[in-house]
Amino acid sequence: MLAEFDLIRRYLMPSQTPLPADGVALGGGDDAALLVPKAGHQLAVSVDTSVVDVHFPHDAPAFAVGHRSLAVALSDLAAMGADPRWCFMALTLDQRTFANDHAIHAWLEAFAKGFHTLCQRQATTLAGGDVTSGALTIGVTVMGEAPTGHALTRAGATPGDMIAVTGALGGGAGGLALWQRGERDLQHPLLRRYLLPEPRLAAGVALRGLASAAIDISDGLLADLGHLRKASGVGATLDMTSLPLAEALESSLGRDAACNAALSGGDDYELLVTLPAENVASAQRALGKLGLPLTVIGQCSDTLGVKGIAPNLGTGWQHFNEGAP
Ligand SMILES: Nc1ncnc2c1ncn2[C@@H]1O[C@H](COP(=O)(O)OP(=O)(O)O)[C@@H](O)[C@H]1O
Ligand SMILES: Cc1ncc(C[n+]2csc(CCOP(=O)(O)OP(=O)(O)O)c2C)c(N)n1
Ligand SMILES: [Mg+2]
Repeated sequence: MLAEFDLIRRYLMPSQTPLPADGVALGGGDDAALLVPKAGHQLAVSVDTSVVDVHFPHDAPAFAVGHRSLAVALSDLAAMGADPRWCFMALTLDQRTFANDHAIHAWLEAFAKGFHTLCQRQATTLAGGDVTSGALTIGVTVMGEAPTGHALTRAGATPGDMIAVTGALGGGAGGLALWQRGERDLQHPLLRRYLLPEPRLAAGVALRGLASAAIDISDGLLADLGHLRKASGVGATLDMTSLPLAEALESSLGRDAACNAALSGGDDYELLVTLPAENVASAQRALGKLGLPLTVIGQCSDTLGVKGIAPNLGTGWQHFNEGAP
């Protein structure tokens, strides 16, 4: 068994020295962190929880669990067009599920590596957290900044705006399906999409001033488009033939399952944005510089609802439905 404070010192917060450059006036080790937001900016704050066997499989590699739990939280900052600054991790861990102390240390080391590596890549400082015992759960609070009045929201779309997505869709659900069939090669493009999603932070910032509304795709394209439509008060017409499908998705699952995964599977963590038609080319150029495609998949309308898709298609992931605990 590893004691709470040893675990924190050893794996989670190895350095408790405040770094003024990171905007941390007082970091981990006290009752709360003291943070220094940039003048002229608004804070974007969001929390997401990742639960074993709900969000990731119990036998997922620890590195992926660390990476993923931060990535899905950061994805909400990407959707706001916010620059990430700080995060907080609430880790609940059941040490009795490990064979021995060596297994606990090995798991924590790889978990922390996955988390810290993404922190570093996305200039995010782990400024505090909490450790408790219980079923493996990682709650991650993220805090970012956007210049006052310039954050993207779900509410800015107007009829006539084009609807576009970054990257490719269906890889999250496709990867989960493959994992459930026993695929374990982490180099497989679909497994990577499910277990090691990349939050589209640079894209979100690049789309500030170009996109009229944005949301990240966690529950599924149709479900998240539904949230955006509702917040903006618009309808949508989709062109199913233009959906960018994830690499290897159609060949692994077949056409129908691939389209279902792209429309309703969730776990893609791409950005779904609306933008005036005249901004599409600039947005594609800006994202092209990041190596990320932006594909137009439809248009907003003033007739509420969605046209262009079969009405019987599932609407995406919902907790407390059958299948979920
Ligand atoms: N327990 C809660 N208490 C207060 N607000 C909540 C709670 N759960 C969710 N929300 C709010 O409901 C909205 C939708 O949540 P969610 O579907 O988790 O968003 P996302 O997909 O962006 O993570 C968010 O604005 C979130 O802050
Ligand atoms: C083991 C496992 N089973 C099922 C799923 C599918 N799944 C679980 S939660 C979820 C939706 C996203 O999670 P949620 O907690 O709703 O995130 P949020 O929308 O708040 O970002 C999906 C697609 C999964 N990721 N892993
Ligand atoms: Mg959430």
